[in-house]
Amino acid sequence: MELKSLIRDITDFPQPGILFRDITTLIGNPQGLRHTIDLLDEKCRSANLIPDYIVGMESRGFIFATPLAYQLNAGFVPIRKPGKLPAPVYSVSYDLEYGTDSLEIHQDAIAPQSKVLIVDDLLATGGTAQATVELLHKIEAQIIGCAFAIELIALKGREKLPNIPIISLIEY
Ligand SMILES: O=P(O)(O)OC[C@H]1O[C@H](OP(=O)(O)OP(=O)(O)O)[C@H](O)[C@@H]1O
Ligand SMILES: Nc1ncnc2[nH]cnc12
Repeated sequence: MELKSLIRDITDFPQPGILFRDITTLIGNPQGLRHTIDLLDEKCRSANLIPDYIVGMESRGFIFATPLAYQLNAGFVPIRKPGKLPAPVYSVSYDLEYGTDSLEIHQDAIAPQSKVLIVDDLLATGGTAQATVELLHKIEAQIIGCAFAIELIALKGREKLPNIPIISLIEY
């Protein structure tokens, strides 16, 4: 199955000059959703990326992170936008392709030194993933890798994630 054919391109969203890769058409397709999760599962297993926890970034990251955690028998830990998590948090600000934002994690989300895999729908500039790495350092997690459904190669997000194994399924 050609996953790329299920992703819709929207020009000038959310602002002029951005070519938005819309996953709603991928995840709305039953075979597309299943095949994406199955492929992430297979690639993680063959790279020996078997985590204790998967962290997923709000909101599109949740869509892929939770079923992958289920498949890999890992816990799911949400990384959320500010003011959403109820217990004490660590917080980090970051830049992304179209603006700035902050992300938060519960301070007690994992036991220190647990193996963690970062999962998001898309790697662009890497700002979101880099902020997540910073949050995971604060809670003393052992980061074993990152997995993305989509990677925008020209934006060089990988350069912000040195020495971290990275899996992606669809490249632009
Ligand atoms: O590599 P980067 O340049 O950081 O960009 C990638 C991030 O941008 C999008 O999230 P967005 O902040 O738009 O939020 P959403 O998931 O709530 O739509 C996407 O889901 C990634 O998390
Ligand atoms: N071009 C893009 N398309 C979809 N999501 C994004 N997140 C950051 N850049 C994006």
